[in-house]
Amino acid sequence: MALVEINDLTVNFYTEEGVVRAVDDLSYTIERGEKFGVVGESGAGKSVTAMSLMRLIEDPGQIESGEILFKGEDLLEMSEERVRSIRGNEIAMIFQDAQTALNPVYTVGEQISEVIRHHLDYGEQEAKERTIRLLDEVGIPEAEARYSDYPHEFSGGMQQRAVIAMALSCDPDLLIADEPTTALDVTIEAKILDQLEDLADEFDTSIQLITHDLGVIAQVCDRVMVMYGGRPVEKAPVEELYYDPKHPYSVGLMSSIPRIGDTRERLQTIPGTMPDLVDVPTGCSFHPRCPYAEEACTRKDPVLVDPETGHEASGDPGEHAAACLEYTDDLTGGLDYTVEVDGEEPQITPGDQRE
Ligand SMILES: Nc1ncnc2c1ncn2[C@@H]1O[C@H](COP(=O)(O)OP(=O)(O)OP(=O)(O)O)[C@@H](O)[C@H]1O
Repeated sequence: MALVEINDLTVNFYTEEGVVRAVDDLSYTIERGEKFGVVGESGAGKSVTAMSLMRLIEDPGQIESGEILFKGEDLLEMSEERVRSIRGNEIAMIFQDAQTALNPVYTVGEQISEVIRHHLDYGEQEAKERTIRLLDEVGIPEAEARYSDYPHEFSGGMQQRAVIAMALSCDPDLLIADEPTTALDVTIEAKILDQLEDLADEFDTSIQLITHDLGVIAQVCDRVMVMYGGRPVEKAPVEELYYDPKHPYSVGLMSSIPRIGDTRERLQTIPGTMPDLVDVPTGCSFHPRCPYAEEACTRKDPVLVDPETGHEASGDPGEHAAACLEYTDDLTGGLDYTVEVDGEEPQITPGDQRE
């Protein structure tokens, strides 16, 4: 049994402008111990997906339909009390902004100890010892002395490490990390991601890592789901997506990963913006921005298929699935891009830019 199995999840927000379909008939699984990445630009529905999984969608949002199975039990059917005991205990969450997770009036150590005492029923001394060990493990030097520091005495990177320690303190089965390192500089980001990965392995914790940066996913995750307009457009093992992306949107995201030694002044980004989810384009919702779009793309709604066979696929572990009409033989011109691997870094060149 998968740790998490989401089936046909649809989430709407009822706004003055109309009904925003933030998540549209979404399905995916996360296995035990797996590091699962969710990537897409702002507005793709990544955070709403995560909040649904914690059952934290609030007015004007509503989970319309679907199942969220956690260890086989549907979270959407559980009592509020049961969900509350799962949150923070079996499923923990960390956000981009460490400051919102840390209370400024208590010391960092006290806050983590309190979580441990509350969830694991530890005594005061035991909880303190576990906290110091955790602070040490997430890379906080002189953890014992720093136990009594207040959050403002920590740097941004240290605060985020403390938040990771707090999230892992109860040994959760699943850690949802929403842009956990976006606010940090790149060298600190890389170190913290490394530690997150090591700790997840050590604690045997699954991760759902949400980011707009495929480079971050490539560093940490085993498998990835690319989201666009509230839907998955590609699901694949990370290596396959990185070296052999199949959906034009994934190709666009790949081209906008910052590379060391990149001399371009600005990152190449995908022209255009995410559609207004009140009024999603017909056919493939990416077609207005897709360099390969044809007439069929304005009409036909692509489903996830195995790009090799064109047969419907879920993109569950071991499968590669992409939702593009190219793979159901509906395109005449095809997708024209090449991926070249230079060292470890794949470089993507659209057909019209090749020399
Ligand atoms: N409280 C809300 N009220 C109205 N619409 C909302 C609300 N929360 C989210 N949405 C809408 O849901 C859609 C998906 O948002 P979501 O935050 O999941 O995107 P995201 O991919 O996580 O982007 P970001 O990286 O900016 O967080 C967006 O169109 C957003 O406007």
